[in-house]
Amino acid sequence: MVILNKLLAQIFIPKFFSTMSLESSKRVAAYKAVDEWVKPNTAIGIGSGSTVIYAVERLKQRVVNENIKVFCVPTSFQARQLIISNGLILSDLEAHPELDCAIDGADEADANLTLIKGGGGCLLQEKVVASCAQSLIIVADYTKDSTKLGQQYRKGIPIEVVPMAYVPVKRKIEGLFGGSVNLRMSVAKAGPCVTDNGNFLLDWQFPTDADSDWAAVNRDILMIPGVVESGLFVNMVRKAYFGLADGNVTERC
Ligand SMILES: O=C(CO)[C@H](O)[C@H](O)COP(=O)(O)O
Repeated sequence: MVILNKLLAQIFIPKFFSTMSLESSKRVAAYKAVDEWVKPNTAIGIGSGSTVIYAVERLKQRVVNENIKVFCVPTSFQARQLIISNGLILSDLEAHPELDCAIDGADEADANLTLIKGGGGCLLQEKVVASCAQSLIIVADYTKDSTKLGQQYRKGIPIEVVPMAYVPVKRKIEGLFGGSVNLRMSVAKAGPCVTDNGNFLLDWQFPTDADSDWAAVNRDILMIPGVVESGLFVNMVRKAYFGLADGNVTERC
């Protein structure tokens, strides 16, 4: 019994602390970004994912403590719910087509701050909102900070497609660039994952030896009929904050 307890402790205690430090690294990055970039009486984009939850937490604290007004434009159903449940002002691109900044997460960033986004399936609205922002600010934990894409994030580059085109798009991407393309399946429902926009998602596992010109790859992918948007964000980021396990934050621009 004692041996079993020790064994269980050896397995679960390190896992518990690494999960805690990952969460706290997300929080420090998000808090710093919100403190440095959100100005009173502006409209901002609210990204999607688990790190953005901490950004919204900090935003709410600032709105209450400083009694400021910030109009929040969501990038997904999740972001919309976050804004509403935190009592923030919900807006949209009709009312606010120009945003001061957008604060969003990322699945991976390379040395040039080219991003893979869309791990949570929200890339289309994220890219539209980011394109309307003067500054796209990325908040992430240290596991997203890479030199090359694919170094740490192994699920591939998400690509949103019109449902009827998913097979031809898959074949064209594999033919043009190599690697393999998979239709993303739902976890809690039988069948494919359907985006907030009613589309399907492909995940392209690109050849890792490729020294890629991601701007060109992104342009070529977007030219394929049926592709709605890609999860490659090239030359869009103003600044990225990567939280570290020790509570510090690495900043890159
Ligand atoms: O692109 C995204 C959702 O489509 C997210 O920003 C990305 O997946 C990062 O999420 P997290 O903060 O949970 O790591």
